Amino acid sequence: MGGRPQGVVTHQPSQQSTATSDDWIAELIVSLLSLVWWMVKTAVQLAWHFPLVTAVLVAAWWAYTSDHLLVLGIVVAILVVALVVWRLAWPGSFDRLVAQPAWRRRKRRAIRRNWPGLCERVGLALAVTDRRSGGQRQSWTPGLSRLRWASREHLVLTGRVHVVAGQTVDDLASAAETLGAACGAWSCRVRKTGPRTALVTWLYGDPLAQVVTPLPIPDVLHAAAVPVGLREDGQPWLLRLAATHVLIVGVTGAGKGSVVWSLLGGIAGGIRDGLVQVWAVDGKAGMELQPGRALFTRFATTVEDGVQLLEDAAVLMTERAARMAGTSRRHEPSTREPLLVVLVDEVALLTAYTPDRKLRDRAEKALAAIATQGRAPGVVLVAALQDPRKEVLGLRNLFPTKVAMRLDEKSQVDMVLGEGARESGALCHQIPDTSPGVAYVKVDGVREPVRVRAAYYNDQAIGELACAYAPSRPPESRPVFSVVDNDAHDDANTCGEEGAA
Ligand SMILES: Nc1ncnc2c1ncn2[C@@H]1O[C@H](COP(=O)(O)OP(=O)(O)OP(=O)(O)O)[C@@H](O)[C@H]1O
Repeated sequence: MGGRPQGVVTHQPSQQSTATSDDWIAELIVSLLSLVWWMVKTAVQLAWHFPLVTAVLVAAWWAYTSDHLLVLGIVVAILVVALVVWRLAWPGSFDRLVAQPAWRRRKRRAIRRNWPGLCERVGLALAVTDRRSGGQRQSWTPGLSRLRWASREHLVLTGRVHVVAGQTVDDLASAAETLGAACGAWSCRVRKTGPRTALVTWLYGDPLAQVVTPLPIPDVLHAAAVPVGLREDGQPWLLRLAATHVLIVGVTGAGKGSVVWSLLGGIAGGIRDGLVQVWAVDGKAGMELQPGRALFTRFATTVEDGVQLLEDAAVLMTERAARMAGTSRRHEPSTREPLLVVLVDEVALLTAYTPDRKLRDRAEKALAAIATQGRAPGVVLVAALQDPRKEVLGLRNLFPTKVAMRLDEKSQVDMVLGEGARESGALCHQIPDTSPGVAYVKVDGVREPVRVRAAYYNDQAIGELACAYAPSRPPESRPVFSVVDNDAHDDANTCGEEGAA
């Protein structure tokens, strides 16, 4: 078994003494040595676990034996006064340097020490009858190791848990909420790392409670891990853009725009260097995406133009796939064959809300073609949507990466992220409207949804991004397939002049 046996109910049978009356002295010596060994071991353990108390006791002993009790009293008094003054005059630094480290240490030690009992209380103990030891009932609990603060700043504690034989990581996951509450955390997550192991994360603070400022823009394109915001464990939220499609769903005001701008910020270096082209469709007459127009190689602001843009992207995709056939199965972005990001804001305007049925059919056909065949030739769809119902976007299951922001109803969570997502902790319907930009991300092939918050680009930040990262290559050196929108270049040039001014 992987864990440790706890709480043996019956007593161990007493050892039959084989000693004769002749060797009782030897037995006494052995017992005395064991006692000394136990005392030394306990003293070392106590000193290790309670260094401050040990230091005070040693100092008191030294003062008592060397007749320096008064000196010790004065030193202690000075220390206490200094701490009180520090606490009152500079509470911030006292909290950061004294109170919080002490609290973290206590919390970690308490969980480690009480782990078997905690497991018993939250139903993670497994009672087993051991036939070899005469039918004793033994209680086994999962093993806990590598318990450490993953982020001191955001109060994120992680530990590796090894479930016992007879349990699964799912058993652990279903006890996550109770385990979190039992440990005093406001949230607890379980991520499977092996057949019987999981990484358990306790959150004692919420790094997503604050607005996330735009992250540093990578100079070099890394489409497999685009920095978009922050995860709830305090780590950067890196979104894969290569060989995937991304669907962003949320009610109005949920902050879909911040995911889009953060994504554009994360690939801005690639856009500037000509390794990425963004073809954008904003069916709301350009109201949402207009401020970033200089970043887009093509920009459609009407449904008709949007549908045309999607069809052109589908043609490009087919041509590129034909060129790649037999030579390469994975697209590598280059200036001749850039990664093409087809960005559609409010995709339902093209698929469901358009009264013209022919346009609707054309849009759906082009979207379906890109969604099913675009990944390998480097044509990536990023679509934002308010209403996740199937009649609005029947293709939603073709997006391997889903970002679900605030939703109206709990039934919509599984609709967007896939079956079981709500049970796994994706509570999109509970995201408060005071936390725009917060979302749960589910990537196909990864079981657990992750809670994240996109960085927030205000209008000024968007303007600066568009000016600084507009594609710099002159139109004549662009790849043959690009249909360059001259207006976009005029904007880029204007940005350049403004930037220089
Ligand atoms: N990541 C974020 N952090 C903080 N505030 C945000 C964030 N994202 C958005 N906001 C705030 O929420 C408001 C609404 O955001 P946004 O327009 O992006 O929502 P939306 O989901 O795109 O809505 P709609 O579908 O109506 O366009 C913004 O004006 C901004 O004030």
